[in-house]
Amino acid sequence: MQAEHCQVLIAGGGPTGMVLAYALALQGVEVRVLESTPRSLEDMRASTIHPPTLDMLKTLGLLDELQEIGLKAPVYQYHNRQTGASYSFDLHDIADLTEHPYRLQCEQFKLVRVIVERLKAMPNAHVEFGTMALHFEQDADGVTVNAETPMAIKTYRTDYLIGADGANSTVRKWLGTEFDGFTYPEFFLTLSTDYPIEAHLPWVAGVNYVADPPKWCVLLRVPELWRILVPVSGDESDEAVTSDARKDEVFRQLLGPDAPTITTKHRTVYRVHQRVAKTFRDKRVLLMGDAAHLNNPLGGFGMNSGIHDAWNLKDKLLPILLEGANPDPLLDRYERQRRKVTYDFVQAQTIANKKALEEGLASSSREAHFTKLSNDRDARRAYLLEQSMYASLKREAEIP
Ligand SMILES: O=C(O)CCc1cccc(O)c1
Repeated sequence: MQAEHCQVLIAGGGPTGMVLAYALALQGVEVRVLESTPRSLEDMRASTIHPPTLDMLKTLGLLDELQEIGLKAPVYQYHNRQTGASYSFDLHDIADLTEHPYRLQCEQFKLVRVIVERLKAMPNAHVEFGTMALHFEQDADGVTVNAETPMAIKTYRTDYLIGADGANSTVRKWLGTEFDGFTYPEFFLTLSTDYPIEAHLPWVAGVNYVADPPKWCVLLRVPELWRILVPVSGDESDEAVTSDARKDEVFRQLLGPDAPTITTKHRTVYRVHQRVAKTFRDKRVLLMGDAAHLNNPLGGFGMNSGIHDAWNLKDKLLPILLEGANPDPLLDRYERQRRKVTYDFVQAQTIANKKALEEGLASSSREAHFTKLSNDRDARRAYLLEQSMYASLKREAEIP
């Protein structure tokens, strides 16, 4: 039987893979997405869409629908639980530089579902759930991909294979590229609740980084829920970390010793890595998103940087596929640009964000830094451009 052919086959149907699929499909490219899970799962992963990513989603015609289901969060703040000091940053301070001076809080599975519905209506796009890319072989003319479904092994033929298959990427493993970096010894616990936490915390904003040395937490509003992130010891069992006793301890840390008993909707514990693949490209096979790089979630850069990979890659693939442009210079530039930005910006910034919370705002240099940002408009705007990820895209465009 002849293998089914498409121009671009994307292994992995998370937000990164889906954004690339939709961006290419809108231009008439034949795309196929293989996603191993049986449907898009309602999980507690990334939930922040930064302003430049909103610009991209607007170009794709997705923004109005997302704004209906997401929550606008223009303000984020750093709060010191020990002194009560808060430092607020409002994205309206860069409103002259962006159409979207806010983070849109919208869980990644909702973005994925919106795109899947659009792709289903397009004759040149196919999304296959319950199908996992297992192995590939490339030659001068294309890539042959073998995938596993619950019933069979299927074979596909494609001009380009994109590994957007997450942290444990099978595509990356077959490429044999190193995944350099490190894994933090502690685990991260996330809880979510529909309890009105804001009633207890008069200082709270939509996004809150709370330092309480040696502890810290992040408190984030998403539609109908608060999400709380805390570090936990990597030596404890998952059962201990997700127990009621630990949950009550987290809320006591946040709300004080008289905290009521709060019920949670989700409890998830996960390992956190800072890693970057040594190469993002091997001829006709390219990596993006978590398959190419991992970082801690502080600042909400993971999903956004994956979507920025997708945006960059679609700009390289379209002239190749539609106009017959020479692939090598374009695809090598994708790797150069996105790897450099990943190291210099996403890795550096997320490592710094975690350190800042661990050290606490009470550290004199941190306090002085936030005071300067509060009083100096230019410094504050530069900081907001970094944290909103516009600075990383500006840097990317400068890389030849
Ligand atoms: O910094 C951010 O925007 C996200 C931090 C966060 C908060 C709650 C849960 C989670 O997984 C990450």
